[in-house]
Amino acid sequence: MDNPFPYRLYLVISEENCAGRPLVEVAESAVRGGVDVVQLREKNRSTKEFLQKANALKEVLDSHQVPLIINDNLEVAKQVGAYGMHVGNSDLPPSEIRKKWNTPHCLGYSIEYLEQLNSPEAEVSDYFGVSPVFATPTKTDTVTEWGLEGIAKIRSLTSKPLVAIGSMKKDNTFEVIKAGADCIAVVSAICQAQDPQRAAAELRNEIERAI
Ligand SMILES: Cc1ncc(COP(=O)(O)OP(=O)(O)O)c(N)n1
Ligand SMILES: Cc1ncsc1CCOP(=O)(O)O
Ligand SMILES: [Mg+2]
Repeated sequence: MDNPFPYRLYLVISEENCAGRPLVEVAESAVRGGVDVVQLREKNRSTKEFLQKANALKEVLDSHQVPLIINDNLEVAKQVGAYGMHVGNSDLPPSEIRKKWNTPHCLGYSIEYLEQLNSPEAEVSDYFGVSPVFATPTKTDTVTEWGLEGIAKIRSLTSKPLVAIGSMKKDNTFEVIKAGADCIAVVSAICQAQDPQRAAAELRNEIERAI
């Protein structure tokens, strides 16, 4: 796979974060605003429910040629024919996913400790989630709040694409990209916005201004 992660604005979405609106509508608005990759992250659903949502989301994303990444669940990723998966330290390791999912797929891996960068799991991953850059109520079971210094440190240790996640918003996007991130991943800044298309467009403008 040639450069499997050339993306800049990454929506991480679940129904429960969409303020009562249908997930697929929020995702499509966000794509119209400039999101170029989407991760479906359903933490409290059965595989069957997760798969139903993934199928509905994939249909819409396909019509915009936007790739779908599945959080944590290899079965769902395989069955929906996802572009890739994102996993962290408590999940099926990337090396196991590579063995169980044959054709090349894009794999993202969360970095919570610097030591992970030298691991076999990092070696087989296509991009790293710098997780979290700033503390966030959306995910509280985190280890290191990396901050701008953390992004710069990780940037100095790897050439793989870095995805900044955790309280990313319009006001901090410029400095986070300047610190060394390649891509911004957001939940609340788009899913909770009154106008997800506009919120995505504003984030995208900040990214373009910084690169
Ligand atoms: C782009 C991106 N980066 C980091 C994460 C966090 O993944 P993980 O550590 O596995 O935590 P959960 O999302 O599974 O709660 C992510 N999902 N996406
Ligand atoms: C899934 C995830 N992984 C690290 S922080 C986070 C949540 C980011 O949510 P928000 O953009 O609302 O801060
Ligand atoms: Mg996970």
